[in-house]
Amino acid sequence: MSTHNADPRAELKRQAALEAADMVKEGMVVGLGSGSTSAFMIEELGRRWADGLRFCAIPTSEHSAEQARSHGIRLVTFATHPQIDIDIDGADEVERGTLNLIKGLGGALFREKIVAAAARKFVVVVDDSKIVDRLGTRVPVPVEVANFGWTNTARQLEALGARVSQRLDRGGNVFVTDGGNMILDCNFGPIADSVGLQRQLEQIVGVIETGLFIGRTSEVIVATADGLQRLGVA
Ligand SMILES: O=C[C@H](O)[C@H](O)[C@H](O)COP(=O)(O)O
Repeated sequence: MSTHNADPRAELKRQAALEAADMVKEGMVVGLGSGSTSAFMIEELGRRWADGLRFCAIPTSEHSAEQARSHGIRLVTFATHPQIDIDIDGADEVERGTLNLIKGLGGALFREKIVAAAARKFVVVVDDSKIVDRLGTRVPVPVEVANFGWTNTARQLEALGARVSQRLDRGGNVFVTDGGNMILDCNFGPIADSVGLQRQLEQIVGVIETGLFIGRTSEVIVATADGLQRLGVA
């Protein structure tokens, strides 16, 4: 059965994901990202598992864990596998040149950052619509915050210049992360100094983690209508 997608954007995501899945080798510890692009990668790894490739994986969300389990992929934890050989994940924005990222529009940013931080190689898979000159151009910075006192946390985020909205789920209820927290989407507009902003955000009591991924990317696989490109840090 052909898995070619009618949706051209989804097809590009699938191509980037397949290219990255090729980097998973026998015996590796693999970080499984979250989101629609990562889902293509997990599906492909499931296919390779069925063909006999053996590796183990740490998922970045309950959703990815469930998908991996459905293929029989062996899931492990940091307790037994503290270091990940390769983590493959999507992104919402990739900054040209620095390869810094915004992640978390799907709500998985906290676990995603823990997994990326434990990885020897962090490979990002995107279609070319995600590449920007400045982070914050197309999407807000998702910030995971503690439920307790969140309105005060939101005020401090506003004081840094953000337009803040509390994330809701499709049913209009407050979105709850896998960790039981909420997400405040912070629109700063194009961010001139993402390193400085991350530092300021980390200092706010109540902020658990942000969707700014600074200096973590090893490589980006970008799918374009003209084929695949691989970007390394400039
Ligand atoms: O929380 C979600 C993750 O950071 C995703 O990796 C990110 O939102 C990209 O998702 P997608 O591949 O669906 O565009």
